[in-house]
Amino acid sequence: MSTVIHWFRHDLRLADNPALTRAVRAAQAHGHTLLPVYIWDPAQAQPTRWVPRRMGPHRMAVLADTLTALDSALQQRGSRLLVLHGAAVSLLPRLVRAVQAVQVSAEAIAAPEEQDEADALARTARLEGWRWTPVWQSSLLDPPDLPFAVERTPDVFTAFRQQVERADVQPRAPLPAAARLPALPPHDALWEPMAAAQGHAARLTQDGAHGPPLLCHTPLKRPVPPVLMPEARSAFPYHLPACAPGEAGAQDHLAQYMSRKLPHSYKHTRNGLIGVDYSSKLSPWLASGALSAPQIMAALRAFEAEHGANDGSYWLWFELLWRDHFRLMHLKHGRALYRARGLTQLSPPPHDPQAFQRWCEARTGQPLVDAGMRELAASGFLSNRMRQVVASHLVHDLRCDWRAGAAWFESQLVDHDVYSNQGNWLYVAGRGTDPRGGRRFNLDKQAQDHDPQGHYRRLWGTA
Ligand SMILES: Cc1cc2nc3c(=O)[nH]c(=O)nc-3n(C[C@H](O)[C@H](O)[C@H](O)COP(=O)(O)OP(=O)(O)OC[C@H]3O[C@@H](n4cnc5c(N)ncnc54)[C@H](O)[C@@H]3O)c2cc1C
Repeated sequence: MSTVIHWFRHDLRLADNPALTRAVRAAQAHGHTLLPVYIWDPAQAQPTRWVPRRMGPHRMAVLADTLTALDSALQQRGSRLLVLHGAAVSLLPRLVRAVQAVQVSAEAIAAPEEQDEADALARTARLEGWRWTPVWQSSLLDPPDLPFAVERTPDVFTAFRQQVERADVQPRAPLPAAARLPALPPHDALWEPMAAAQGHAARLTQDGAHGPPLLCHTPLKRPVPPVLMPEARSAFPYHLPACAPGEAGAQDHLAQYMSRKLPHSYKHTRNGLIGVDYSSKLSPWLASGALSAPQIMAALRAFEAEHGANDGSYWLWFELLWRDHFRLMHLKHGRALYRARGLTQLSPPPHDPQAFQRWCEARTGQPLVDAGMRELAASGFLSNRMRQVVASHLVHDLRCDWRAGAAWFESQLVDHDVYSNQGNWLYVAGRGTDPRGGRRFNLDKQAQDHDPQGHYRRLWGTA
């Protein structure tokens, strides 16, 4: 008997997961076992050129909880999640050999590091004779359905949106989760070779609760207080059941957002700064992949059919198109988006390490900016408006490298998404595709427009 492996990346869900569905069908068609795997790369906990730790404590906590939720969902369908620690490019081929896998499926990710991993795995697969099947699945719209080839995607968002809307492109219908998953490979086939190969025997523990063979993992440990005191002021309190990470939490949140008819007021509240309801707060689940964009649109269309469409419900679609546009820009421009100059011919950005440090530590002396940076550090979340304000201040007022800001957001944001983060930073810095060439926000005007009574600054103790 052979095995099909599904490598979970940023697609930590069972429903509407085309790559997983493909793996399940392949296993079922040939009577193979199915091994669901997540690989935690310890490099995520290491310093980079810009930040002391690539994945900060809030992201770690949400990831750990999401993996635990995924494992529970797999158990309900007769499977488990194997969590391994190491580099995917070396671990996956070892795993393939250990369980004699014939195929590895995974989500395709069009960012340089993830693409490098995929390319290395594709080469190994060719050499060793197994199938590597990446599937593009993180966008709302499927690229083949667009009225242009991906490499001809309009660089300007408005042109992109207009062409999509003129052609009436709609998302595919979400796929259901399989009721039952193929069995895991025999325990013996996996246990000994992996423990030996990885040198992490202690991390693979047997759990007999649901009958053998069961495999699991030490899921990532949540960082402990005092780093992570629950933050009551948070606009995304992921420590509360209402914002529980994982697929079930995502569905609950989406259902309550629709049943409270919040899409109708979205356009008027989306620039708010305080509270859970000013915007949809769907991004953390989208980022982990606990929720897919087609699932959101299916819920939104059902909502509109029942309660009527208005400019608020339209605007949610509009924002999800922004998310798609940044994905398509990655498919079109690739690594050029990661150059210091981005897509422009501008000279490299200036950088002031001390100013960057003060910005990270909420010590710029600007009450609005410092309030935002405190919120980010305390909660791992920040409204879109405040992201724009603090990003503009870093790049245009403090004259720091936009890549440093993007790296800080990457380490902090519980909804970090490589495409949206990179795309928005390039946009603010004027090094992407924005025809206006950069967005500089006037802090006094922003405070007047969005925090006229100073509630937000007082909430975070800077006024
Ligand atoms: C400098 C900067 C960095 C950012 N980094 C990220 C990031 O790492 N991950 C991330 O998901 N978003 C990022 N954004 C975009 C945006 O701020 C968040 O998507 C939004 O605040 C998430 O909250 P929400 O789900 O309540 O959004 P809502 O306002 O309810 O919007 C609904 C959904 O539309 C999408 N969306 C909304 N605005 C944008 C946008 N400007 N760009 C792309 N997609 C958008 C998101 O998927 C969001 O969940 C960034 C914005 C800026 C200015």
